Amino acid sequence: MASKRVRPEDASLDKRRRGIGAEKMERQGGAAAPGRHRTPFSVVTNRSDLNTTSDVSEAVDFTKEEVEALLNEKKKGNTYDSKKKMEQMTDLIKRLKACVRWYKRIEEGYVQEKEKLQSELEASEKKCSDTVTEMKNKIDELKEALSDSRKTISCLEERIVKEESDKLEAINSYGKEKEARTEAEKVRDEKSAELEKVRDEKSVAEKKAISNEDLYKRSQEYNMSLQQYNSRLQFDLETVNEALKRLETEKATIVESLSNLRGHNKALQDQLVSLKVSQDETIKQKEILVNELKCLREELKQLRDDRDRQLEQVNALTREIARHKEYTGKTCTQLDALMIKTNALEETCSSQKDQIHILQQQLFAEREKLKNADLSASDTRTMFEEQKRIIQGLHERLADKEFQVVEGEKLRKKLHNTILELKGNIRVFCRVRPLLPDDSADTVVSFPTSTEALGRGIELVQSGQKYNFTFDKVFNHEASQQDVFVEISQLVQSALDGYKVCIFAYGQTGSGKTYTMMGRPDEPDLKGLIPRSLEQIFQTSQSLKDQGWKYTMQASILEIYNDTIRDLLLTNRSSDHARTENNASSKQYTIKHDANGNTHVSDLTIKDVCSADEISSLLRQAAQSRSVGRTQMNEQSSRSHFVFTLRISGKNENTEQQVHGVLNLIDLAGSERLSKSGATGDRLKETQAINRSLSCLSDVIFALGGKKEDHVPFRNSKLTYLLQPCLGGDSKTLMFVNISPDQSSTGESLCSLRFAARVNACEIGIPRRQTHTSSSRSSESRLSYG
Ligand SMILES: Nc1ncnc2c1ncn2[C@@H]1O[C@H](COP(=O)(O)OP(=O)(O)OP(=O)(O)O)[C@@H](O)[C@H]1O
Repeated sequence: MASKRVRPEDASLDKRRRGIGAEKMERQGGAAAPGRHRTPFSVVTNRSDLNTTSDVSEAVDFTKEEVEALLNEKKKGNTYDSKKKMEQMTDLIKRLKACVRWYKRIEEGYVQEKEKLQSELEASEKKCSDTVTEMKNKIDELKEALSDSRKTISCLEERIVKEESDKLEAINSYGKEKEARTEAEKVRDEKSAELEKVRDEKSVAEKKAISNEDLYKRSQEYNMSLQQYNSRLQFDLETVNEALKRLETEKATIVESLSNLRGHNKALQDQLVSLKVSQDETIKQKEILVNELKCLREELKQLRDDRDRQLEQVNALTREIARHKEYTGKTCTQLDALMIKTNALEETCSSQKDQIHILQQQLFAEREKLKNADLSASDTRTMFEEQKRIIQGLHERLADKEFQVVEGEKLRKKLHNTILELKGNIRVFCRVRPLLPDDSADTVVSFPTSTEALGRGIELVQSGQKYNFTFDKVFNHEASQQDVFVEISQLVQSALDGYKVCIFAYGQTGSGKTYTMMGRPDEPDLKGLIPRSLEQIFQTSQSLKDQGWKYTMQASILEIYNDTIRDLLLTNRSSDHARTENNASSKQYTIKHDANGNTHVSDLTIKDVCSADEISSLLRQAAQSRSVGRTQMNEQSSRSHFVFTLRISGKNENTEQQVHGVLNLIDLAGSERLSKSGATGDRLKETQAINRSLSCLSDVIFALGGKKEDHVPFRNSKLTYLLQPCLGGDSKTLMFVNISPDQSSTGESLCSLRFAARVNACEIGIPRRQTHTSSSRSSESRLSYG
């Protein structure tokens, strides 16, 4: 049985008939059976042959359907003829064997194909890995090449930069060389012109030399002829001389026969005369010729000199020409070199021109950018101008508002003064000191922040109960000495305007009265109101000098200790103090008030003062003399009322106006509960006296203010009596109530605040200014609190 090649039109049908394996093998291009060429379309033909007489040893291809048919054939065999059955079975077995062989063949083919594919795959993988390695190598190479390229780029960039600088240099040198070349050309032209001129001169000189030589020759010839002529003349002269001699000898012979020969003699004499004449003429001619010869010789000499000079000139010019020729040669070589250089430079230039062109394009682009930037800058400028205008407007508005604020402040002050006028002359400021290290950490004081109470209200808590107070001003623990002084500076100023001003500090011991009034005078930031006020008074009095004001000031400082006045400016104070201790022998200072409300204390030291420094030393003296002691509440407790009084008299020389002001600055002794102070003996007496005088003060104030009683008990204590004009009269009074914020002082603080609140509610009087002119005395009412 043989397989045959089918026609292409049978291919699809044939493909369907072949199995999947064959199709796959066909796709893979593999042979269906090894050792034999098998076409992809080889099929089993002549099925009947296959069924009966097929040669099973021959290779046969099967399709899937044929294999299935072959396998099913066994089931169909239902003949009873055993021989036939046998034959059929043998045939079937044969075909099955052929089929098995076919399978084996296919399998072998598959295996071979697989191996081939495996080897191909391996080869491909190897190829692939080779390719990968190659790729990697290539990548590395490329990377290297890239880094090389980068390096080359950077080198090239460097070279470009260098080239640029070289170019600039070359341009510069080209420019310079161009200039040098033009210069050299100029020089060359000049030299050529000069050479031409020299050549002309040379030819002229040569011509002149030739003519001079001719002249010289001619002169020599002439000279020769003259010499010949001269020698001829000399020869003639000699012959004439000989003839003369001969004639003279003849004359002698003739003279001897003179008488005989007189006629002959005369003729001979005539002849002699004529010969003499001709001899003279000849001599003259000879002289002329000699002179002429001399002139000619000189001329000749001059000509020779001229010729020599000309020759020298010619030589010099020849040398010059040679030099010029040399120089021109050199210049030419230089010129050639320059030309070569110029050509090279021109080449560089042309290449650089391209670069310049590129750069120019870049420049153009940059300029465009710049233009755009300019435009945006001008926009920004316009915006800026706009903003400036807006800011200007805002500034103007701000200035307007500030002006309004100032005006408002003025109005506020005016209203405030009006309120004060309605209210009376006493104002109360409250100051709370910070907690001290010895204080308990809890504070019982707080400050309301509501608009109406801000800076004016204080709250104190006692046993869970809150007490609110309002004063003209409340300074919290953070307020500095300067902050406090700012608020009273206008009041201090009033003393210079002719008011009686009284500022006193009231409060429990250790609450900060002395700190507020005196502070630490040697430390600029911690100075209290007294040093600051006095400094201001002196400064202002100085500045008022320009307006014609002249001030004189007198200071006195006293203390009231145990209801006794003590002069703190007394120089020999120890005796005074001793006397005070021993009441019986103490000096009695009496207080008197005159009709103008001025207070006088008899025997009190009054010092004229001209400067703040003088007052400072007085204050230092007084502070040393003041009675202080240690209490449980304060290490350095003031045990007396300290009263500083400054009487101010001012006179305006322009207006004749006079003012008399008084500034009382008082640091009261601290109030203290006897139970709390733990004082005994003298300290107890002190404390009792302090408390009594303070209670007298409150009595007076309440009598003046609240109760409107007819009798005001000023005389109940030295303190109230001393302060009578300030409290009851027409002065401006300010009371500081000092508060300790710690819990242990709550009771005292509450008492102080209550007292201050009552003082604040008092209407005591209207401040009056004490002014008068020399003709009339007057008091004007004016309020000028800050
Ligand atoms: N505002 C303040 N800031 C800082 N320290 C203060 C302030 N007020 C008071 N002190 C300190 O508190 C202490 C007591 O103050 P100060 O001596 O002024 O009290 P005082 O009321 O005068 O007492 P006394 O009535 O006993 O003389 C001092 O050590 C003082 O330095």
